[in-house]
Amino acid sequence: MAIPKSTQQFYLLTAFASLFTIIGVTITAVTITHILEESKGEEEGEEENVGSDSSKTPPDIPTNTPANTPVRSKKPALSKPQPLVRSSSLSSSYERGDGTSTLSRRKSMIPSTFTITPEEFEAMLVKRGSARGSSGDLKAVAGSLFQDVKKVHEFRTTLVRTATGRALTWLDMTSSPSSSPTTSAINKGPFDRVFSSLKPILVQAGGLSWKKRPLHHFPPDFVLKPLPQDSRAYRELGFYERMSLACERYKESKGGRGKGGVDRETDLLRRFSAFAPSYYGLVTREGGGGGGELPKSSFLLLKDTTATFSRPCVIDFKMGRQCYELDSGVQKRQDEINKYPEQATFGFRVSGANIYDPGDGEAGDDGYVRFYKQWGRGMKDRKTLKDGIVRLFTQETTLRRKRAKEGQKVGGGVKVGGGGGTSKEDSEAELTEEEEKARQRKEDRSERIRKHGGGVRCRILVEFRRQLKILAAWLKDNDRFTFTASSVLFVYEGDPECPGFDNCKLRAIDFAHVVEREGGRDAGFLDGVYTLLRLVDEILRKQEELGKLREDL
Ligand SMILES: O=P(O)(O)O[C@@H]1[C@@H](OP(=O)(O)O)[C@H](OP(=O)(O)O)[C@H](O)[C@H](OP(=O)(O)O)[C@H]1OP(=O)(O)O
Ligand SMILES: Nc1ncnc2c1ncn2[C@@H]1O[C@H](COP(=O)(O)OP(=O)(O)O)[C@@H](O)[C@H]1O
Repeated sequence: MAIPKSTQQFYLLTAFASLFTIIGVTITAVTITHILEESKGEEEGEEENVGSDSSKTPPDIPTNTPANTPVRSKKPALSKPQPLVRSSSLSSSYERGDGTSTLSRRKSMIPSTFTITPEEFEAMLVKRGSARGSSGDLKAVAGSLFQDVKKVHEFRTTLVRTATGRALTWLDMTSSPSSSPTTSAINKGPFDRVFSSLKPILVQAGGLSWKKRPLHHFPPDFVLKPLPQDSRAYRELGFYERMSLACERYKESKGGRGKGGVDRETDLLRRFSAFAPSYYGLVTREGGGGGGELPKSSFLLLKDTTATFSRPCVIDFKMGRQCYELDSGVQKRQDEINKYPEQATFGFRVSGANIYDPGDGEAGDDGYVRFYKQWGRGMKDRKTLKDGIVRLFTQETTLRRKRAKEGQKVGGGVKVGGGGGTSKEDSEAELTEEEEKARQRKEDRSERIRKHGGGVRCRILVEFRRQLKILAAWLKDNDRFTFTASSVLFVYEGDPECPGFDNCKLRAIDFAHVVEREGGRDAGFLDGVYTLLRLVDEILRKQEELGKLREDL
């Protein structure tokens, strides 16, 4: 019997994979399914997802913006497995992964486009819509997926070596001597060293019970997002994989101008990927996946959206009029509705935020004021919601309190809130040289806040509005993908001393419930974006009336 051509190709690739593995078997502690090309904006000193990679970036995307997973199985899995369609898109652009990279070599060695089997996800996960089966089916689905995938395991191991090597190099470069990995950690193997030094990301705004399952910082500028062991993991992984594939296809078709161009789905995904954090693959710990399941400790490796900020202020808006899927059970629906019934009206809720505002009495030692999900759910009417958004884009408190403080201490300063201060001369007489320098720095800082948006951060709001409009345009065009409980993550610079004080970024995150349907327009998400746009407009108008908009702009 003749062996089909695709099978021949597959075996050939597998043979190559084995060869790579034999060459450098030093690390086998992890598997990674996909190291996507990394030669995107930020690596080149540009914006993540923006700039150098034209395959991924819509022309109008903003340019000036500048412990492990507890296993849970209660989520129903996707139903029966489908026959796999083997991808033939393994890239030949593998580069050596000996772990000796330096930052200067990063650019040249990073791009390793290895798409494992996006078609598997296409076939099995996404096209199945929101179909669900019993939890036993999860094993079956995962089993069929990973049995096949196991054949390219060696190839993946080689790629893992690249990723791990890079991570280690970065760790070594970024660790201070006191925080260097211990000898025992080193002996445990490189990936353990990486894992043992993982810390929760500094600023996590929202997220699925983030206390239970925090994202981790992965040096130097990545995050590892832990995946639950249920259909949400497959959905999110599948969606990221498909975006990657779409970008590759788009490139292969020479920006859509090649033979036949690209199909609509590819085009939509490729354009959407500009809003998502860059994705580099699935990282798992040793020992998982043997039985064909998604290994217990599995993480998505993503670009850290906050990485280029000094004091990132992060807001997580959970989008859509509903946070349950269409086929959810009665209880789940009710639970989700009860959390925030107003979401059906507004089309979004604030899922969480961390705002750098050290002058606020609520701020923690790190200067951040934390707004938890309960705070977001407390915004019951439009006015409260608008006030809430104003608060999230405000550093007024910093300014006011700072002035009040300085007014008290330094009689010549602006007095807010009164308080009998001593005269400036007296104060100065009491100040040591060091203290005087500190006072001067503080004054400069206040002045900078005043000049550059003390109070409501109007410039940031203007930019937020601009980026939302771009997202709205995509959502209007989208007739395939339905997002449930996805978020718009908005990050802006909170450090008034930072030269990039006006920088901000908008990203779409959390694709655990994305499904594809013909005509699957996502009105709920779009409605939420429109509500946000209207609120931002009103806030800016008000600022203009107060004469503050011009001052900031
Ligand atoms: O698993 P948990 O207990 O963290 O519950 C999740 C909720 O966290 P919370 O209870 O509010 O802390 C979580 O709530 P939030 O979105 O964080 O408000 C979600 O509802 C999540 O469901 P899904 O993945 O969006 O379908 C919820 O997951 P399921 O309960 O649906 O599995
Ligand atoms: N790529 C990223 N870079 C930086 N922070 C991120 C990134 N992705 C998520 N986060 C942070 O983690 C939080 C939760 O992310 P999310 O994907 O919604 O997780 P979950 O699926 O657990 O809800 C976000 O609110 C954000 O603060």
